[in-house]
Amino acid sequence: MIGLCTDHLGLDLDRALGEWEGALEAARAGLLARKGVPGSFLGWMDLPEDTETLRAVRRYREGVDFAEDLVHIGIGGSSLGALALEEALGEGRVRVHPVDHVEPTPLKRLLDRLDPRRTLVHVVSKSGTTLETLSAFALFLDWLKKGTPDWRRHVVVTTDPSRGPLRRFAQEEGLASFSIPEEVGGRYSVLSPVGLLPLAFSGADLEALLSGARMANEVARRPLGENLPLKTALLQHLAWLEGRGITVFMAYSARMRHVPAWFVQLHDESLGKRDREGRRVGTTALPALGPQDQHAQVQLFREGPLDKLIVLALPLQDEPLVIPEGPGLPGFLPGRTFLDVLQAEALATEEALAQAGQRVYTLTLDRVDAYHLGWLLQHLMWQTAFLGELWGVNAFDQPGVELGKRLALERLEKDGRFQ
Ligand SMILES: O=P(O)(O)OC[C@H]1O[C@](O)(CO)[C@@H](O)[C@@H]1O
Repeated sequence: MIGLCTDHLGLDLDRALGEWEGALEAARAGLLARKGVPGSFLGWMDLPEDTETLRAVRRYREGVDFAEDLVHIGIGGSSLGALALEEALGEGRVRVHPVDHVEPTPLKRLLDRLDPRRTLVHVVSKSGTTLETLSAFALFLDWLKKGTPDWRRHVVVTTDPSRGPLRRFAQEEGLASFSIPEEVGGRYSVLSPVGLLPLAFSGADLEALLSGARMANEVARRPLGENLPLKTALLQHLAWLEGRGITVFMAYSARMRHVPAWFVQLHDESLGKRDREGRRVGTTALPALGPQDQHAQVQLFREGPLDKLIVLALPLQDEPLVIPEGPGLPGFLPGRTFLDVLQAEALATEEALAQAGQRVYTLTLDRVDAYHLGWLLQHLMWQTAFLGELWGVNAFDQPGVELGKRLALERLEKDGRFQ
């Protein structure tokens, strides 16, 4: 299960829940009342139930026998979740290479390393118009066409069900394709084929992933006292009211190393915007990794500004890997497990940060596996959606990114080079 530990929070959560009950219930009711209303972008709630798409992804995977490498081209919501899950759950049956950039040298190096006859290119874009994605796709398409006569079998497209240039291209060329449902926005799409397809190739347990997410859906509908996302949304909300403008997501798991980056997009792009009265709202999500950031960011977290809510994500079980005798190791360490060390460090960090005056709580996962990651990611989507209601913003649009996109295109139309 996923648990919440507030031992060092420094405030009485039960009491706070009592005080905020009305606002939290209104947030949930307001959100759920829009379910099914076109344009409300709540389709992510239904993705864990979509077993038909799961079957289609599996069928497709079984039909592709040549793939030793999969290039996943996409950016933002079309990449971060897939990458986070692949890092945590992928078994490496097919090697997955994320391409979420337009930097020439790594693009060239990747092309030089791969064999087009053994490569599947998965291009992902909800809009089908994203500059970085389409540029990289053009490059890989050209490479496939030169390197393999049946290039069409080597491309799979995931995009809007009916609109956009990528959908048109897939139809015109008769390419294999999957849909990101119309009512699912990019950063809420990880449990659609955006994340499922690469994981099917690398060999993760997709059924367990969706089953964990279904548990998150169930918990989100429970009464307040048992409702994890309403509780964590409240903790985020209270920190914001206290003037804590930064919310750190610190995963104590190397396998979960890319989950904080996925959370950053989810939180920042959903919640950093103008509210209905035109006020600027939002907190800044900051990614962190334990224990590595104990040797980097924790100094700042302890002695820098008291402007943070710090959330640790900690696995409770793992392989019983024991520390052997070794040169220079203190006598109490050999015989303890690596998990002992990881947990001792996380709990010590939690306590040290609380003593410094930061707000801190821990999300515990029984294990880092498909079930718990499905639950965690879907939980964080619920938390974000509830916060959107509490802060009076639309958590499902991103008007603030449009100007930069337009200016980049205008520059490219003229020249584009830095002068
Ligand atoms: O899936 P698309 O349409 O290529 O968009 C990629 C990303 O770009 C944004 O639209 C803006 O950054 C994100 O919301 C989205 O995840």
